[in-house]
Amino acid sequence: MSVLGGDKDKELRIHESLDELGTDLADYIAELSETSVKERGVFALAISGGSLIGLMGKLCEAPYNKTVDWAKWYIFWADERVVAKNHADSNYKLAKDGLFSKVPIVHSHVHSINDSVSAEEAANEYEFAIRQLVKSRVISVSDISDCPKFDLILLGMGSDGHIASLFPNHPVLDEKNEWVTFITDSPKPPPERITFTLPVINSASNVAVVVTGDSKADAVHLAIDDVGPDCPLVPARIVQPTKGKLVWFLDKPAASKLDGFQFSD
Ligand SMILES: O=C1O[C@H](COP(=O)(O)O)[C@@H](O)[C@H](O)[C@H]1O
Repeated sequence: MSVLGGDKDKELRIHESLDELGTDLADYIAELSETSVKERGVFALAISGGSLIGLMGKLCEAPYNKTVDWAKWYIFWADERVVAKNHADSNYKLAKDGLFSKVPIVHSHVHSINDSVSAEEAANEYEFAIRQLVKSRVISVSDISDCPKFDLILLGMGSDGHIASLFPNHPVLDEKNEWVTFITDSPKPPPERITFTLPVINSASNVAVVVTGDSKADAVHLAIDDVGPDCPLVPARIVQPTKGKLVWFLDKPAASKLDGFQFSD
């Protein structure tokens, strides 16, 4: 693994292979879980869907399946498609089948959306549920805004630079008041989704963006490099935790268009 352009608040971890990335990602999540459980007694984790879930797969294997304090985990979705929980497009189903059915997470700690109401209602209900858990301190609160402070938010990124369900040029990128909002016009199907807003993402203690494959290399370049105002502003570029730490997990194909990145064979 090489670490490129690291600074106090942002780190780029570029991996030789998906296997190496998977191990590093599992180590990273397990370490943050341990720290959080030590400090707060719980670990409040928000995840996304897509390729991220497969890349987290090592968490279900030794040693993590035995060493992680699963009973202290509380799971949320940074974005969800408004479809039935057993639908192939459901981010909940993806994570349940790929991860959470394989480790002893407490069922009542898994906070999925209500899939039997409209996208707007689902977003409102999800925000209300998060507010209750902020009140009971399962989720911390930011000390500079009223936003929830998740211990970790894990994001993937699309080849258009979208993160969660925040797509390029969409008006919800400017949402400042809501914690969770909704869209009904996602350019990537399915159209109806709920999503954390940028203030919530940027209030987390830790945010990791996990991106692999050469189809995302242009978006990685636009999100990370000093590209200037004439280039399109991709949503992933606006992921800048105010007080938290940001880590990008990349494989070499995804990192291949970063300025200054040289393959070191
Ligand atoms: O639609 C979505 O896409 C992104 C990226 O997915 P990937 O399969 O290209 O990694 C994902 O992070 C998001 O949660 C999901 O709803």
